[in-house]
Amino acid sequence: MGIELLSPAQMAEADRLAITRGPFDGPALMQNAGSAVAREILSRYPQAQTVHVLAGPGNNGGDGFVAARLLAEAGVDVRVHCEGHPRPGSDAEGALAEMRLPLLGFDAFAPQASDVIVDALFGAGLVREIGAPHAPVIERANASGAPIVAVDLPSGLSGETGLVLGIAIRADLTVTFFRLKPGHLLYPGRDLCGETILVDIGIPADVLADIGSRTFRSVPELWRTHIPWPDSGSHKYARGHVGVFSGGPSATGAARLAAISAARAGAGAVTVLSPRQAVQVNAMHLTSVMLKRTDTPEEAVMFAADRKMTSALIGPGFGVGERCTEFVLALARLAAGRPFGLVLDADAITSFENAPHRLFEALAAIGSETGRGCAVLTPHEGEFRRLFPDLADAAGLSKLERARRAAERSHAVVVLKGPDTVIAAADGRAAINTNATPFLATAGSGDVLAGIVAGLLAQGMPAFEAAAAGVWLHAEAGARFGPGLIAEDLPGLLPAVLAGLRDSQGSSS
Ligand SMILES: NC(=O)C1=CN([C@@H]2O[C@H](COP(=O)(O)OP(=O)(O)OC[C@H]3O[C@@H](n4cnc5c(N)ncnc54)[C@H](OP(=O)(O)O)[C@@H]3O)[C@@H](O)[C@H]2O)[C@@H](O)CC1
Ligand SMILES: [K+]
Repeated sequence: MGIELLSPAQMAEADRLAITRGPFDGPALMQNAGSAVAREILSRYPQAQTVHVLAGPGNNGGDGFVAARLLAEAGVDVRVHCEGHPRPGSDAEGALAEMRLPLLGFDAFAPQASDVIVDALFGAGLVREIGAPHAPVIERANASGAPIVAVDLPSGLSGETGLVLGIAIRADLTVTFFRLKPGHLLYPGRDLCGETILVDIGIPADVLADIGSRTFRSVPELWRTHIPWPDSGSHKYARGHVGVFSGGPSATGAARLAAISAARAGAGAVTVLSPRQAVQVNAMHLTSVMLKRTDTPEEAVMFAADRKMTSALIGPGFGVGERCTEFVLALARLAAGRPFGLVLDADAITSFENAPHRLFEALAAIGSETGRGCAVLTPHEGEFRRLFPDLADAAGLSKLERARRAAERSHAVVVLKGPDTVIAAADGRAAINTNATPFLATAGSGDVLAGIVAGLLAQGMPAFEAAAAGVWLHAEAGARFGPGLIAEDLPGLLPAVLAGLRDSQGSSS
Protein backbone atom coordinates (compact mmCIF):
# COMPACT_ATOMS: atom_id res chain seq x y z
CA MET A 1 0.00 0.00 0.00
CA GLY A 2 1.68 3.22 -1.18
CA ILE A 3 2.40 5.84 1.43
CA GLU A 4 1.62 8.90 -0.68
CA LEU A 5 -1.64 10.72 0.00
CA LEU A 6 -3.35 12.46 -2.91
CA SER A 7 -5.74 15.38 -2.77
CA PRO A 8 -8.87 14.91 -4.88
CA ALA A 9 -7.37 17.23 -7.51
CA GLN A 10 -4.18 15.15 -7.59
CA MET A 11 -6.28 11.99 -7.80
CA ALA A 12 -8.13 13.40 -10.81
CA GLU A 13 -4.75 14.09 -12.37
CA ALA A 14 -3.68 10.49 -11.62
CA ASP A 15 -6.84 9.24 -13.39
CA ARG A 16 -6.12 11.51 -16.34
CA LEU A 17 -2.47 10.47 -16.67
CA ALA A 18 -3.38 6.79 -16.30
CA ILE A 19 -6.00 7.07 -19.06
CA THR A 20 -3.50 8.82 -21.34
CA ARG A 21 -0.78 6.25 -20.76
CA GLY A 22 -2.90 3.11 -20.63
CA PRO A 23 -3.28 0.21 -20.48
CA PHE A 24 -6.71 1.05 -19.01
CA ASP A 25 -9.01 3.73 -20.41
CA GLY A 26 -11.61 5.57 -18.30
CA PRO A 27 -14.40 2.97 -18.68
CA ALA A 28 -11.96 0.17 -17.81
CA LEU A 29 -10.79 1.98 -14.65
CA MET A 30 -14.42 2.49 -13.72
CA GLN A 31 -15.14 -1.17 -14.36
CA ASN A 32 -12.25 -2.09 -12.03
CA ALA A 33 -13.45 0.33 -9.36
CA GLY A 34 -17.09 -0.82 -9.50
CA SER A 35 -16.15 -4.47 -9.49
CA ALA A 36 -13.97 -4.01 -6.39
CA VAL A 37 -17.02 -2.55 -4.63
CA ALA A 38 -19.28 -5.40 -5.78
CA ARG A 39 -16.68 -7.98 -4.71
CA GLU A 40 -16.47 -6.54 -1.20
CA ILE A 41 -20.25 -6.53 -0.82
CA LEU A 42 -20.62 -10.11 -2.01
CA SER A 43 -17.95 -11.35 0.37
CA ARG A 44 -18.93 -9.26 3.40
CA TYR A 45 -22.73 -9.23 3.16
CA PRO A 46 -23.78 -12.52 1.54
CA GLN A 47 -27.10 -12.45 3.47
CA ALA A 48 -28.17 -8.97 2.37
CA GLN A 49 -31.84 -8.91 1.26
CA THR A 50 -31.51 -5.94 -1.02
CA VAL A 51 -28.64 -3.65 -2.05
CA HIS A 52 -29.61 -0.01 -2.59
CA VAL A 53 -27.22 1.92 -4.79
CA LEU A 54 -27.33 5.70 -4.39
CA ALA A 55 -25.82 7.16 -7.55
CA GLY A 56 -24.75 10.77 -8.00
CA PRO A 57 -24.34 12.83 -11.16
CA GLY A 58 -20.58 12.26 -11.73
CA ASN A 59 -18.19 9.36 -12.15
CA ASN A 60 -18.61 8.31 -8.52
CA GLY A 61 -22.16 7.48 -9.59
CA GLY A 62 -20.63 5.64 -12.55
CA ASP A 63 -18.77 3.34 -10.15
CA GLY A 64 -22.13 2.76 -8.49
CA PHE A 65 -23.75 1.76 -11.83
CA VAL A 66 -20.96 -0.76 -12.47
CA ALA A 67 -21.31 -2.24 -8.98
CA ALA A 68 -25.11 -2.41 -9.40
CA ARG A 69 -24.79 -4.28 -12.70
CA LEU A 70 -22.31 -6.80 -11.30
CA LEU A 71 -24.34 -7.40 -8.14
CA ALA A 72 -27.50 -7.95 -10.18
CA GLU A 73 -25.60 -10.38 -12.42
CA ALA A 74 -24.60 -12.23 -9.25
CA GLY A 75 -28.29 -12.64 -8.37
CA VAL A 76 -28.63 -9.88 -5.78
CA ASP A 77 -31.82 -7.80 -5.58
CA VAL A 78 -30.45 -4.35 -6.54
CA ARG A 79 -32.29 -1.03 -6.51
CA VAL A 80 -30.62 1.96 -8.07
CA HIS A 81 -31.65 5.41 -6.87
CA CYS A 82 -30.58 8.43 -8.83
CA GLU A 83 -31.87 11.80 -9.98
CA GLY A 84 -30.77 13.51 -13.14
CA HIS A 85 -28.67 12.01 -15.84
CA PRO A 86 -24.85 11.71 -16.02
CA ARG A 87 -23.04 14.24 -18.21
CA PRO A 88 -23.31 13.22 -21.90
CA GLY A 89 -20.16 11.46 -23.05
CA SER A 90 -18.92 10.79 -19.50
CA ASP A 91 -17.72 7.40 -18.35
CA ALA A 92 -20.66 7.37 -15.94
CA GLU A 93 -23.09 7.66 -18.85
CA GLY A 94 -21.44 4.64 -20.46
CA ALA A 95 -21.73 2.66 -17.21
CA LEU A 96 -25.41 3.60 -16.92
CA ALA A 97 -26.09 2.46 -20.49
CA GLU A 98 -24.60 -0.96 -19.71
CA MET A 99 -26.51 -1.41 -16.49
CA ARG A 100 -30.08 -1.97 -17.71
CA LEU A 101 -31.71 -1.79 -14.26
CA PRO A 102 -34.66 0.55 -13.67
CA LEU A 103 -33.74 3.92 -12.20
CA LEU A 104 -35.69 4.81 -9.06
CA GLY A 105 -35.91 8.31 -7.66
CA PHE A 106 -34.64 9.28 -4.22
CA ASP A 107 -38.24 9.31 -2.92
CA ALA A 108 -38.39 5.54 -3.39
CA PHE A 109 -35.33 5.02 -1.18
CA ALA A 110 -36.62 3.22 1.93
CA PRO A 111 -33.91 0.86 3.18
CA GLN A 112 -34.42 -1.80 5.86
CA ALA A 113 -31.76 -2.52 8.45
CA SER A 114 -31.20 -5.92 6.82
CA ASP A 115 -30.30 -4.31 3.47
CA VAL A 116 -26.97 -2.88 2.31
CA ILE A 117 -26.49 0.64 0.95
CA VAL A 118 -23.89 1.59 -1.62
CA ASP A 119 -23.05 5.28 -1.37
CA ALA A 120 -21.95 6.42 -4.83
CA LEU A 121 -23.34 9.95 -4.62
CA PHE A 122 -20.10 11.97 -4.55
CA GLY A 123 -16.43 11.15 -4.39
CA ALA A 124 -13.47 13.21 -5.46
CA GLY A 125 -15.67 15.74 -7.28
CA LEU A 126 -17.53 17.09 -4.24
CA VAL A 127 -17.07 20.84 -4.45
CA ARG A 128 -19.68 22.49 -2.28
CA GLU A 129 -22.03 21.93 0.63
CA ILE A 130 -24.61 19.24 0.11
CA GLY A 131 -28.23 20.36 -0.08
CA ALA A 132 -31.49 19.02 -1.54
CA PRO A 133 -32.14 16.47 -2.94
CA HIS A 134 -29.04 14.68 -1.60
CA ALA A 135 -29.06 15.79 2.06
CA PRO A 136 -32.36 14.05 2.95
CA VAL A 137 -31.19 10.86 1.24
CA ILE A 138 -27.96 10.87 3.27
CA GLU A 139 -29.97 11.45 6.44
CA ARG A 140 -32.23 8.51 5.63
CA ALA A 141 -29.29 6.25 4.82
CA ASN A 142 -27.54 7.08 8.09
CA ALA A 143 -30.72 6.54 10.10
CA SER A 144 -31.61 3.23 8.43
CA GLY A 145 -29.35 0.96 10.46
CA ALA A 146 -28.25 -0.75 7.23
CA PRO A 147 -24.53 -1.13 6.62
CA ILE A 148 -23.20 1.48 4.20
CA VAL A 149 -20.37 0.90 1.75
CA ALA A 150 -18.97 4.20 0.47
CA VAL A 151 -17.38 4.36 -2.95
CA ASP A 152 -14.09 6.29 -2.76
CA LEU A 153 -15.27 8.62 0.03
CA PRO A 154 -18.39 8.86 2.19
CA SER A 155 -20.49 11.43 0.33
CA GLY A 156 -20.26 14.83 2.00
CA LEU A 157 -16.74 14.22 3.25
CA SER A 158 -14.03 16.35 1.69
CA GLY A 159 -11.19 14.13 0.58
CA GLU A 160 -8.90 17.09 0.88
CA THR A 161 -9.66 18.27 4.41
CA GLY A 162 -11.41 15.46 6.27
CA LEU A 163 -14.18 17.97 7.04
CA VAL A 164 -17.89 17.58 6.35
CA LEU A 165 -19.54 19.77 3.72
CA GLY A 166 -23.00 20.16 5.26
CA ILE A 167 -23.87 16.52 5.92
CA ALA A 168 -22.06 13.26 5.26
CA ILE A 169 -22.61 9.55 4.99
CA ARG A 170 -21.44 7.54 7.99
CA ALA A 171 -19.99 4.46 6.32
CA ASP A 172 -19.10 1.05 7.67
CA LEU A 173 -16.69 0.43 4.83
CA THR A 174 -15.00 2.76 2.36
CA VAL A 175 -13.49 1.34 -0.80
CA THR A 176 -11.03 3.76 -2.32
CA PHE A 177 -8.66 3.57 -5.25
CA PHE A 178 -4.92 3.85 -5.97
CA ARG A 179 -3.92 5.98 -2.96
CA LEU A 180 -5.63 7.22 0.21
CA LYS A 181 -6.71 10.84 0.41
CA PRO A 182 -6.04 13.06 3.47
CA GLY A 183 -9.77 13.00 4.24
CA HIS A 184 -9.60 9.27 4.95
CA LEU A 185 -7.12 9.91 7.79
CA LEU A 186 -8.04 13.31 9.24
CA TYR A 187 -10.90 13.54 11.72
CA PRO A 188 -13.87 13.62 11.52
CA GLY A 189 -13.35 11.94 8.13
CA ARG A 190 -11.58 8.95 9.59
CA ASP A 191 -14.62 8.13 11.73
CA LEU A 192 -17.02 8.58 8.82
CA CYS A 193 -15.09 6.14 6.61
CA GLY A 194 -15.43 3.17 8.92
CA GLU A 195 -12.94 0.60 7.72
CA THR A 196 -11.07 1.89 4.66
CA ILE A 197 -9.65 -0.42 2.05
CA LEU A 198 -7.41 0.62 -0.78
CA VAL A 199 -7.82 -1.11 -4.13
CA ASP A 200 -5.51 -1.25 -7.12
CA ILE A 201 -7.62 -0.42 -10.19
CA GLY A 202 -4.74 -0.43 -12.63
CA ILE A 203 -3.39 3.10 -12.31
CA PRO A 204 0.37 2.78 -12.83
CA ALA A 205 2.46 3.98 -9.87
CA ASP A 206 4.74 5.99 -12.15
CA VAL A 207 2.08 8.70 -12.53
CA LEU A 208 3.10 9.73 -9.00
CA ALA A 209 6.37 11.14 -10.28
CA ASP A 210 4.42 13.68 -12.36
CA ILE A 211 2.02 14.53 -9.56
CA GLY A 212 4.74 15.08 -6.94
CA SER A 213 2.66 14.57 -3.81
CA ARG A 214 4.41 15.83 -0.69
CA THR A 215 1.89 14.37 1.72
CA PHE A 216 2.33 10.93 3.25
CA ARG A 217 0.97 8.43 5.70
CA SER A 218 3.50 8.40 8.53
CA VAL A 219 4.43 4.74 8.56
CA PRO A 220 7.93 3.29 9.05
CA GLU A 221 8.48 3.18 5.30
CA LEU A 222 8.60 7.00 5.36
CA TRP A 223 11.43 7.34 7.89
CA ARG A 224 12.83 3.91 8.75
CA THR A 225 16.07 4.32 6.81
CA HIS A 226 16.93 7.39 8.92
CA ILE A 227 16.65 5.61 12.29
CA PRO A 228 20.12 5.90 13.84
CA TRP A 229 21.05 2.37 14.87
CA PRO A 230 24.39 2.25 16.68
CA ASP A 231 27.22 0.15 15.31
CA SER A 232 30.07 -1.56 17.12
CA GLY A 233 32.23 1.57 16.92
CA SER A 234 29.67 3.91 18.55
CA HIS A 235 30.67 5.43 21.88
CA LYS A 236 28.19 7.25 24.06
CA TYR A 237 28.83 10.78 22.78
CA ALA A 238 28.72 9.57 19.18
CA ARG A 239 25.12 8.61 19.96
CA GLY A 240 24.31 12.20 20.86
CA HIS A 241 23.86 14.19 24.04
CA VAL A 242 20.42 15.58 24.91
CA GLY A 243 19.82 18.40 27.38
CA VAL A 244 16.36 18.59 28.94
CA PHE A 245 15.43 21.69 30.90
CA SER A 246 13.70 21.20 34.23
CA GLY A 247 11.18 23.48 35.89
CA GLY A 248 11.31 24.57 39.53
CA PRO A 249 11.12 22.27 42.58
CA SER A 250 7.42 21.48 42.19
CA ALA A 251 7.56 20.94 38.40
CA THR A 252 10.44 18.56 37.72
CA GLY A 253 8.66 15.34 36.70
CA ALA A 254 8.01 16.40 33.11
CA ALA A 255 11.70 16.96 32.39
CA ARG A 256 12.68 13.63 33.91
CA LEU A 257 10.00 11.79 31.92
CA ALA A 258 11.28 13.44 28.75
CA ALA A 259 14.90 12.74 29.67
CA ILE A 260 14.41 9.03 30.18
CA SER A 261 12.41 8.89 26.93
CA ALA A 262 15.26 10.55 25.04
CA ALA A 263 17.62 7.95 26.46
CA ARG A 264 15.27 5.09 25.48
CA ALA A 265 15.10 6.54 21.96
CA GLY A 266 18.81 5.85 21.71
CA ALA A 267 20.59 9.02 22.78
CA GLY A 268 23.98 8.12 24.24
CA ALA A 269 23.86 10.67 27.04
CA VAL A 270 21.12 12.77 28.59
CA THR A 271 21.43 15.62 31.08
CA VAL A 272 18.68 17.33 33.01
CA LEU A 273 19.53 21.02 33.31
CA SER A 274 17.97 22.18 36.53
CA PRO A 275 17.55 25.50 38.32
CA ARG A 276 19.33 25.65 41.69
CA GLN A 277 16.16 25.20 43.78
CA ALA A 278 15.24 21.97 41.98
CA VAL A 279 18.65 20.30 41.90
CA GLN A 280 17.99 18.39 45.13
CA VAL A 281 14.67 16.95 44.02
CA ASN A 282 16.01 16.03 40.58
CA ALA A 283 19.07 14.40 42.11
CA MET A 284 16.86 12.14 44.21
CA HIS A 285 15.22 10.69 41.11
CA LEU A 286 17.96 10.39 38.50
CA THR A 287 20.38 7.54 37.92
CA SER A 288 21.72 7.11 34.38
CA VAL A 289 20.48 10.56 33.38
CA MET A 290 22.98 13.25 34.42
CA LEU A 291 22.17 16.46 36.24
CA LYS A 292 23.62 19.94 35.81
CA ARG A 293 22.66 23.04 37.75
CA THR A 294 21.76 25.71 35.20
CA ASP A 295 20.28 29.02 36.23
CA THR A 296 20.86 31.24 33.22
CA PRO A 297 20.78 30.93 29.41
CA GLU A 298 24.51 31.71 29.35
CA GLU A 299 25.25 28.73 31.60
CA ALA A 300 23.08 26.53 29.40
CA VAL A 301 24.84 27.58 26.21
CA MET A 302 28.27 27.14 27.77
CA PHE A 303 27.44 23.67 29.03
CA ALA A 304 25.96 22.72 25.66
CA ALA A 305 29.15 23.76 23.87
CA ASP A 306 31.53 22.20 26.43
CA ARG A 307 29.73 18.88 26.60
CA LYS A 308 28.94 18.59 22.90
CA MET A 309 25.20 18.64 23.42
CA THR A 310 23.48 17.78 20.12
CA SER A 311 19.88 18.46 21.02
CA ALA A 312 17.84 20.20 23.67
CA LEU A 313 14.25 20.07 24.84
CA ILE A 314 12.67 22.94 26.68
CA GLY A 315 9.10 23.57 27.73
CA PRO A 316 7.65 20.69 29.74
CA GLY A 317 7.12 21.98 33.28
CA PHE A 318 9.52 24.86 32.65
CA GLY A 319 7.17 27.73 33.49
CA VAL A 320 5.69 30.35 31.19
CA GLY A 321 7.30 33.76 30.94
CA GLU A 322 10.22 35.93 29.96
CA ARG A 323 12.77 33.60 31.55
CA CYS A 324 11.57 30.83 29.25
CA THR A 325 11.73 33.02 26.13
CA GLU A 326 15.31 34.00 26.99
CA PHE A 327 16.38 30.39 27.26
CA VAL A 328 14.64 29.53 23.98
CA LEU A 329 16.21 32.44 22.10
CA ALA A 330 19.69 31.57 23.43
CA LEU A 331 19.25 27.94 22.38
CA ALA A 332 18.02 29.01 18.93
CA ARG A 333 21.17 31.12 18.48
CA LEU A 334 23.22 28.08 19.47
CA ALA A 335 21.39 25.90 16.93
CA ALA A 336 22.04 28.46 14.19
CA GLY A 337 25.75 27.77 14.31
CA ARG A 338 26.02 24.00 14.59
CA PRO A 339 24.19 20.69 14.05
CA PHE A 340 21.84 20.93 16.98
CA GLY A 341 18.21 19.91 17.30
CA LEU A 342 15.93 22.14 19.36
CA VAL A 343 12.58 20.81 20.53
CA LEU A 344 10.08 23.33 21.86
CA ASP A 345 7.04 22.04 23.69
CA ALA A 346 4.39 23.23 26.15
CA ASP A 347 5.59 26.33 28.10
CA ALA A 348 8.26 27.11 25.49
CA ILE A 349 5.44 27.55 22.98
CA THR A 350 3.02 29.33 25.29
CA SER A 351 5.71 31.80 26.39
CA PHE A 352 5.68 33.32 22.89
CA GLU A 353 1.91 33.82 22.81
CA ASN A 354 2.21 37.60 22.81
CA ALA A 355 5.10 37.80 20.36
CA PRO A 356 5.21 34.76 18.08
CA HIS A 357 7.23 36.71 15.51
CA ARG A 358 10.17 36.85 17.97
CA LEU A 359 10.22 33.07 17.98
CA PHE A 360 9.79 32.73 14.22
CA GLU A 361 12.65 35.17 13.54
CA ALA A 362 14.94 33.22 15.86
CA LEU A 363 13.99 29.94 14.22
CA ALA A 364 14.44 31.41 10.73
CA ALA A 365 18.05 32.15 11.63
CA ILE A 366 18.64 28.44 12.29
CA GLY A 367 17.99 27.70 8.62
CA SER A 368 17.61 24.19 7.33
CA GLU A 369 20.89 23.51 5.56
CA THR A 370 22.66 20.25 6.23
CA GLY A 371 25.16 20.56 9.04
CA ARG A 372 23.15 23.28 10.75
CA GLY A 373 20.56 23.05 13.43
CA CYS A 374 16.85 22.45 13.22
CA ALA A 375 13.81 23.11 15.35
CA VAL A 376 10.72 21.07 16.11
CA LEU A 377 7.56 22.52 17.70
CA THR A 378 5.17 20.04 19.31
CA PRO A 379 1.93 21.93 20.06
CA HIS A 380 -1.44 20.45 20.89
CA GLU A 381 -4.40 22.38 19.44
CA GLY A 382 -4.51 24.87 22.34
CA GLU A 383 -0.81 25.68 22.12
CA PHE A 384 -1.06 25.88 18.33
CA ARG A 385 -3.74 28.55 18.67
CA ARG A 386 -1.41 30.65 20.86
CA LEU A 387 1.25 30.85 18.14
CA PHE A 388 -0.95 30.73 15.05
CA PRO A 389 -4.37 32.17 16.00
CA ASP A 390 -5.29 33.07 12.42
CA LEU A 391 -4.58 29.54 11.17
CA ALA A 392 -6.42 27.97 14.10
CA ASP A 393 -9.55 29.99 13.29
CA ALA A 394 -9.48 29.77 9.50
CA ALA A 395 -12.76 28.10 8.55
CA GLY A 396 -12.44 25.15 6.19
CA LEU A 397 -8.66 24.89 6.54
CA SER A 398 -7.63 21.29 7.15
CA LYS A 399 -5.41 20.21 10.01
CA LEU A 400 -2.91 19.18 7.36
CA GLU A 401 -2.89 22.64 5.81
CA ARG A 402 -2.77 24.39 9.18
CA ALA A 403 0.33 22.44 10.18
CA ARG A 404 1.92 22.97 6.79
CA ARG A 405 1.40 26.74 6.88
CA ALA A 406 2.60 26.90 10.48
CA ALA A 407 5.80 25.07 9.53
CA GLU A 408 6.39 27.44 6.67
CA ARG A 409 5.80 30.47 8.87
CA SER A 410 7.84 29.29 11.85
CA HIS A 411 10.70 27.74 9.84
CA ALA A 412 10.38 24.68 12.05
CA VAL A 413 8.99 21.20 11.82
CA VAL A 414 5.53 21.41 13.38
CA VAL A 415 3.99 18.42 15.11
CA LEU A 416 0.31 19.29 15.52
CA LYS A 417 -0.82 16.70 18.02
CA GLY A 418 -4.11 14.85 18.39
CA PRO A 419 -5.63 11.53 17.32
CA ASP A 420 -4.56 12.40 13.77
CA THR A 421 -1.23 14.08 14.51
CA VAL A 422 0.18 15.96 11.52
CA ILE A 423 3.92 16.43 11.08
CA ALA A 424 4.85 19.23 8.66
CA ALA A 425 8.16 20.63 7.47
CA ALA A 426 8.89 24.14 6.23
CA ASP A 427 9.76 22.72 2.79
CA GLY A 428 6.14 21.57 2.27
CA ARG A 429 6.42 17.90 3.21
CA ALA A 430 3.73 16.67 5.59
CA ALA A 431 2.67 13.36 7.09
CA ILE A 432 -0.41 12.17 8.94
CA ASN A 433 0.14 9.69 11.74
CA THR A 434 -2.34 6.83 11.89
CA ASN A 435 -1.45 4.51 14.77
CA ALA A 436 -2.61 6.61 17.74
CA THR A 437 -4.59 5.14 20.59
CA PRO A 438 -6.97 7.08 22.87
CA PHE A 439 -5.03 5.73 25.85
CA LEU A 440 -2.26 8.20 24.97
CA ALA A 441 -4.45 11.05 26.19
CA THR A 442 -2.92 11.04 29.65
CA ALA A 443 -0.82 13.48 31.70
CA GLY A 444 2.85 13.49 30.76
CA SER A 445 2.32 11.71 27.45
CA GLY A 446 3.39 14.82 25.51
CA ASP A 447 6.58 15.11 27.59
CA VAL A 448 7.49 11.58 26.55
CA LEU A 449 6.88 12.38 22.89
CA ALA A 450 9.04 15.52 23.03
CA GLY A 451 11.80 13.51 24.73
CA ILE A 452 11.73 10.81 22.06
CA VAL A 453 12.02 13.41 19.29
CA ALA A 454 14.92 15.12 21.11
CA GLY A 455 16.60 11.73 21.51
CA LEU A 456 16.35 10.99 17.79
CA LEU A 457 17.53 14.49 16.80
CA ALA A 458 20.53 14.17 19.09
CA GLN A 459 21.66 11.17 17.06
CA GLY A 460 21.58 13.19 13.85
CA MET A 461 18.23 12.04 12.48
CA PRO A 462 16.81 14.74 10.15
CA ALA A 463 14.07 16.78 11.82
CA PHE A 464 11.03 15.83 9.72
CA GLU A 465 11.83 12.13 9.89
CA ALA A 466 12.74 12.31 13.60
CA ALA A 467 9.46 14.02 14.40
CA ALA A 468 7.39 11.57 12.34
CA ALA A 469 9.22 8.56 13.77
CA GLY A 470 8.87 9.94 17.30
CA VAL A 471 5.11 10.30 16.95
CA TRP A 472 4.79 6.78 15.57
CA LEU A 473 7.03 5.18 18.23
CA HIS A 474 5.15 6.99 21.00
CA ALA A 475 1.78 5.84 19.64
CA GLU A 476 2.95 2.30 19.06
CA ALA A 477 4.19 2.07 22.65
CA GLY A 478 0.82 3.36 23.88
CA ALA A 479 -1.09 0.90 21.73
CA ARG A 480 0.94 -2.02 23.07
CA PHE A 481 0.12 -1.14 26.67
CA GLY A 482 -3.56 -0.33 26.19
CA PRO A 483 -5.89 0.28 29.15
CA GLY A 484 -4.40 1.69 32.33
CA LEU A 485 -1.55 3.40 30.50
CA ILE A 486 0.21 6.23 32.33
CA ALA A 487 3.05 8.26 30.86
CA GLU A 488 5.63 6.54 33.07
CA ASP A 489 4.87 3.27 31.24
CA LEU A 490 5.82 4.63 27.83
CA PRO A 491 9.65 4.87 27.98
CA GLY A 492 9.92 1.26 29.13
CA LEU A 493 7.87 0.10 26.14
CA LEU A 494 10.14 1.78 23.61
CA PRO A 495 12.85 -0.92 23.52
CA ALA A 496 10.37 -3.56 22.32
CA VAL A 497 8.87 -1.18 19.75
CA LEU A 498 12.32 -0.24 18.45
CA ALA A 499 13.39 -3.88 18.33
CA GLY A 500 10.26 -4.72 16.34
CA LEU A 501 11.09 -1.94 13.92
CA ARG A 502 14.68 -3.09 13.50
CA ASP A 503 13.62 -6.72 12.99
CA SER A 504 10.92 -5.89 10.45
CA GLN A 505 13.06 -3.96 7.96
CA GLY A 506 11.17 -4.10 4.68
CA SER A 507 7.64 -4.33 6.04
CA SER A 508 5.47 -1.29 5.36
CA SER A 509 3.14 -0.63 8.24
N1 LIG B 1 -12.56 7.63 -15.21
C1 LIG B 1 -12.31 8.25 -14.05
O1 LIG B 1 -11.99 9.44 -14.01
C2 LIG B 1 -12.50 7.49 -12.82
C3 LIG B 1 -13.16 8.04 -11.71
N2 LIG B 1 -13.49 7.29 -10.66
C4 LIG B 1 -14.55 7.72 -9.75
O2 LIG B 1 -14.98 8.99 -10.12
C5 LIG B 1 -15.05 9.84 -8.99
C6 LIG B 1 -14.75 11.24 -9.39
O3 LIG B 1 -15.67 11.55 -10.38
P1 LIG B 1 -16.09 13.06 -10.67
O4 LIG B 1 -14.88 13.85 -10.88
O5 LIG B 1 -17.06 13.00 -11.76
O6 LIG B 1 -16.70 13.53 -9.29
P2 LIG B 1 -17.96 13.03 -8.45
O7 LIG B 1 -17.47 12.84 -7.06
O8 LIG B 1 -18.67 11.94 -9.08
O9 LIG B 1 -18.91 14.34 -8.38
C7 LIG B 1 -18.95 15.29 -9.42
C8 LIG B 1 -20.37 15.66 -9.73
O10 LIG B 1 -21.02 16.04 -8.52
C9 LIG B 1 -21.52 17.36 -8.65
N3 LIG B 1 -21.41 17.98 -7.33
C10 LIG B 1 -20.28 18.23 -6.61
N4 LIG B 1 -20.58 18.67 -5.39
C11 LIG B 1 -21.95 18.71 -5.33
C12 LIG B 1 -22.85 19.08 -4.29
N5 LIG B 1 -22.45 19.49 -3.08
N6 LIG B 1 -24.16 18.97 -4.56
C13 LIG B 1 -24.60 18.55 -5.76
N7 LIG B 1 -23.79 18.20 -6.78
C14 LIG B 1 -22.46 18.27 -6.55
C15 LIG B 1 -20.74 18.00 -9.72
O11 LIG B 1 -21.55 18.98 -10.27
P3 LIG B 1 -20.96 20.34 -10.83
O12 LIG B 1 -20.01 20.88 -9.82
O13 LIG B 1 -20.27 19.97 -12.09
O14 LIG B 1 -22.15 21.19 -10.98
C16 LIG B 1 -20.49 16.82 -10.66
O15 LIG B 1 -21.63 16.60 -11.45
C17 LIG B 1 -14.07 9.25 -8.01
O16 LIG B 1 -14.43 9.61 -6.70
C18 LIG B 1 -14.20 7.78 -8.30
O17 LIG B 1 -15.27 7.26 -7.55
C19 LIG B 1 -13.11 5.88 -10.63
O18 LIG B 1 -14.13 5.20 -11.26
C20 LIG B 1 -11.82 5.65 -11.38
C21 LIG B 1 -11.96 6.11 -12.80
K1 LIG C 1 -19.26 8.19 -2.26
